Amino acid sequence: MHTDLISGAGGAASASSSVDADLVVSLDGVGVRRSGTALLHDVDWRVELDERWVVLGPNGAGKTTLLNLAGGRLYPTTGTAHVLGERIGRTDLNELRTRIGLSTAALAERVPAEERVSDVVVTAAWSVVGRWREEYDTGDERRARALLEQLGVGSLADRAYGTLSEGERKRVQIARALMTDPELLLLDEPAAGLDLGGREDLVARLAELAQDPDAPALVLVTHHVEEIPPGFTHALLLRDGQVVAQGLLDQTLTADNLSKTFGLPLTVDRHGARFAARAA
Ligand SMILES: Nc1ncnc2c1ncn2[C@@H]1O[C@H](COP(=O)(O)OP(=O)(O)OP(=O)(O)O)[C@@H](O)[C@H]1O
Repeated sequence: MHTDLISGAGGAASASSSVDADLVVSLDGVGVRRSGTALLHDVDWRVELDERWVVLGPNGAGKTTLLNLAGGRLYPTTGTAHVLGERIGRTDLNELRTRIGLSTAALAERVPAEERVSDVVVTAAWSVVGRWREEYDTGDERRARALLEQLGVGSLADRAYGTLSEGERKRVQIARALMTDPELLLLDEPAAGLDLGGREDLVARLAELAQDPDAPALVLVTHHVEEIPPGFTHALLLRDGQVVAQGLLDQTLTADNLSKTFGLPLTVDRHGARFAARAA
């Protein structure tokens, strides 16, 4: 979770490439190295507009690194990365980030405890955390409150963020990630720390989002197949920074692939549109 992130000011002037407009993320032979270690190695990955991806893998597999790359927060060390048609390293990342909704633990930790919940959401329009001197119009305020309602936490809009439970915070973070009406929504372990009811509620809300044809392309990182919402279409399995398998969810989420990914014999069961895994 502690990869050095790049600031938005870097990069040359915006230069759109000739990449297919339907390709939201396009990675070719991407590697990320830090302190002599490969966090990601030779990753090829394509995400299209109407796809909903789940990224699975054990602790330290490189999932957050992959999400930070797709979120324009990180440069590849090797290979090429295009996000929303822009090449990372050759575009204004501040501009690109306004088109991407990103929810990670690292971003959540930067929210001041005293921040009003509706401000946590509305400040996404400015890619900042912590309301400062910015002026927001009433349209922004209305949208922030509507998103909080949609996520089931509308009644908390005027509370201080620091007073919320973990489950409530997760929903606020997703509302924030949706604030700019992004073309790509990246969620890093949104169900971590939730109780069973909270998890099931979140899975149902993400399933709704996944089935909405107007929703952005979705990428959800998780450790648990039980957290995959119905409506998700594709899976990418990572281990030690390398792709073990990727493709259509049904074809990729096999006992064999999952066992290789987590390094122990596993069985996978399907119950309707949900999955469950356990040691074989
Ligand atoms: N700046 C850095 N320097 C060296 N190693 C790093 C750096 N940032 C991350 N790593 C390492 O890279 C590996 C991948 O980290 P990453 O956070 O992407 O994994 P992850 O799959 O999201 O893990 P988790 O499920 O535990 O959150 C980890 O072993 C981590 O310790």
